[in-house]
Amino acid sequence: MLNLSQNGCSVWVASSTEMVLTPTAVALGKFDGVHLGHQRVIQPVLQSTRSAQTWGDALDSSAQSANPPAAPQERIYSTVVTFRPHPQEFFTGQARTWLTPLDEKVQQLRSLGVDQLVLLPFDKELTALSPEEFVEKILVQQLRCQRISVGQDFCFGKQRRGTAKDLQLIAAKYHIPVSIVPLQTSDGQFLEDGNCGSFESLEDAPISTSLIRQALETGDIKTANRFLGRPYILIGVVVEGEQLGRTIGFPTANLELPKDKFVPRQGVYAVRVKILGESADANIPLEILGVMNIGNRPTVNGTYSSVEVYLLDWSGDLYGKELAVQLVDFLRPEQKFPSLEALKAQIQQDCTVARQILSREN
Ligand SMILES: Cc1cc2nc3c(=O)[nH]c(=O)nc-3n(C[C@H](O)[C@H](O)[C@H](O)COP(=O)(O)O)c2cc1C
Ligand SMILES: Nc1ncnc2c1ncn2[C@@H]1O[C@H](COP(=O)(O)OP(=O)(O)O)[C@@H](O)[C@H]1O
Repeated sequence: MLNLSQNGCSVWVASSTEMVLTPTAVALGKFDGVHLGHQRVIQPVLQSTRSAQTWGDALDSSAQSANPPAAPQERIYSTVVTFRPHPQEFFTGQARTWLTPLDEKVQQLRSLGVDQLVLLPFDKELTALSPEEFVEKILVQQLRCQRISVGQDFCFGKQRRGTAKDLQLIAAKYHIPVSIVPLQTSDGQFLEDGNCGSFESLEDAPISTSLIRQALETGDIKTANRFLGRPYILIGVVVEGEQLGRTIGFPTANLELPKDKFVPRQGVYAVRVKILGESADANIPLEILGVMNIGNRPTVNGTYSSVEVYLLDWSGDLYGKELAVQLVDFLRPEQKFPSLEALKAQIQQDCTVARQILSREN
């Protein structure tokens, strides 16, 4: 899978090291969510057009020249290096969901200006590499790495033995400078000592993928969005449902999400919706306000969980279209109503509350 445009405005996705564009400036990590903390780790590698020689002041002149620097005019590709499958999936054998499945991650990286995403196959061979071998074989020989950036809690190599500091020491032997980016809280404080332990409040905790997942599991959308630095999004194609919605005056676009997408708490949400691929059409607003339900629809004895959106003040055909739904706030849990009339009255009420919230958030 790849999608690099010649003008550099897309992202090259390399699923093996043979496909990698080199030389590289590498941000290393799992980067699920591409949250504010991840963005800080990626930042130092974004000056991809600068040659390694302009980073000379960061290099240790006594180091061995085993990794020749890029030629002065050679382009250096800003590269995010991550692992597939997710290391946890590899060790547990359990399929895992992602805040940002691959396509969404590529979109997020593109919006940051990253040139390339490398998916290192996380397998027996990779997990057997010592920290020193990982640096030499993968970063130096295969990626021709000129610069590295990692978060303070980064661990690598066999049994996760290598720390960020170890990486710095090993990489110095090859003249590769390593930025170690301190963990960051959502209000922009840095945790210099790498303390990942217990915190009195979410404000004091470092931003992490697992905290964002926890927030989404409890319907705390505000916290999730603050940590992400943008709204959490569900992107899916509109498929047919039971065709009941239209009979109660609330037709709902049923979304088919990527199988590995992390789905937040069941219930009703205030959302903003984009119909993808249609922004050039002057008749279609860029952003439509809406209400979304995630759940089994107990009132109509639903047997599977669905994600469905009602667009406020809108009508038209959405089947087959791709929607991006931004979560703004959680309104209430899903309930079993005694009748369709009662459900209809409640959805009406949900629309009123959503309008109030969404107009405040403007
Ligand atoms: C804003 C909103 C809130 C909803 N809340 C509930 C609910 O609390 N309980 C429930 O059983 N179904 C709820 N639903 C789902 C409806 O049951 C569903 O939209 C209806 O059955 C139509 O389904 P269809 O799209 O398959 O035709 C809600 C739908 C929307 C749009
Ligand atoms: N305001 C709206 N919000 C969502 N979908 C709408 C709206 N107006 C029309 N539609 C269309 O109606 C369809 C949903 O109607 P519905 O009766 O709920 O059928 P289904 O069960 O197939 O989703 C949507 O997929 C879309 O094509």
